[in-house]
Amino acid sequence: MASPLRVPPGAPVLALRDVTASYGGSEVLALDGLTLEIPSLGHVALVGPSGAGKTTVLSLLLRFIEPTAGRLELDGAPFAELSIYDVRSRIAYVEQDAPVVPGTIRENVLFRVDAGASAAAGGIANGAAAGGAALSSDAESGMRQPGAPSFDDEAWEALAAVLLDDKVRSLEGGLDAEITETNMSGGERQRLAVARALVRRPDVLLLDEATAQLDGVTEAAIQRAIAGAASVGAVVTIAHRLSTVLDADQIFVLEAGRLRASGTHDELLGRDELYREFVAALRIGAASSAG
Ligand SMILES: Nc1ncnc2c1ncn2[C@@H]1O[C@H](COP(=O)(O)OP(=O)(O)OP(=O)(O)O)[C@@H](O)[C@H]1O
Repeated sequence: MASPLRVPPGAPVLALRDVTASYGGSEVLALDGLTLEIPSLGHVALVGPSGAGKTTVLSLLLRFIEPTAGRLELDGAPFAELSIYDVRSRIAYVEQDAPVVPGTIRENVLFRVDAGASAAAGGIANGAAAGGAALSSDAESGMRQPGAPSFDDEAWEALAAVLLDDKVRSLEGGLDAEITETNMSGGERQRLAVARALVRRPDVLLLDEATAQLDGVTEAAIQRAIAGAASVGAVVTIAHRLSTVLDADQIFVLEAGRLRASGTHDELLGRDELYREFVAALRIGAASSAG
């Protein structure tokens, strides 16, 4: 198995180079010659109208689908030279409808999707990605260095990062509490999914932000988690919230499968009409949900 090349700081951890993609042999291109680089540190937000290709970018990065032309790279190495495991072991993915796995809090935080099983299930396209039934346990398979924190310590740390530790302590059994229909709200389930991603300490965190209205604590917790992960690695969000867009170090505006514009919020406000319209719509959404 090829191991990813190590590259100098500042080089992109992931890159799409002139990538074209379509689904099921369709002539309609989901991506049409897209080139973009994900820096190894910081927060990149993907924005653009419905159908612009944002989800397709994540599907390609996770190798749920393969490009029809062009190439993807991890640390400068073409995906074609890497195994699916090489790529996915570096990435954690939080999908939009945060799934929970039947079982305990501990299982939900420490278990992760088996990469091969997820690929076989078809990934994002059929909703089987991070919530798929085939799970493996870091706690069962991992080897710990002497003196390293225990798996439970890591679970508590990740729960604290998403402001769920007090909630879990309040449940009978704590980490051993079974998740039921009634003891976790939608926002708490979303935070649990983020905790599951954080506990892996991924080099790259991909997060498809929920479009549904989130409670204030959940929004703040996810914002904090993104900032924390972006300070030690790469974070790529499909941003649906103004706060997420404003926090991004770099924003890529996609339109019809192409890169329309990129830059910081201020730069794009100054030079891209579609971006201005997008931000205006988010502001209206934020104002109406606050009122
Ligand atoms: N599973 C699929 N089968 C067929 N076509 C698809 C599939 N998924 C996406 N597409 C098409 O690919 C193009 C890009 O879709 P994609 O989901 O990447 O856009 P998006 O920017 O994420 O949109 P949204 O904001 O609505 O999620 C669209 O034309 C879409 O119809």
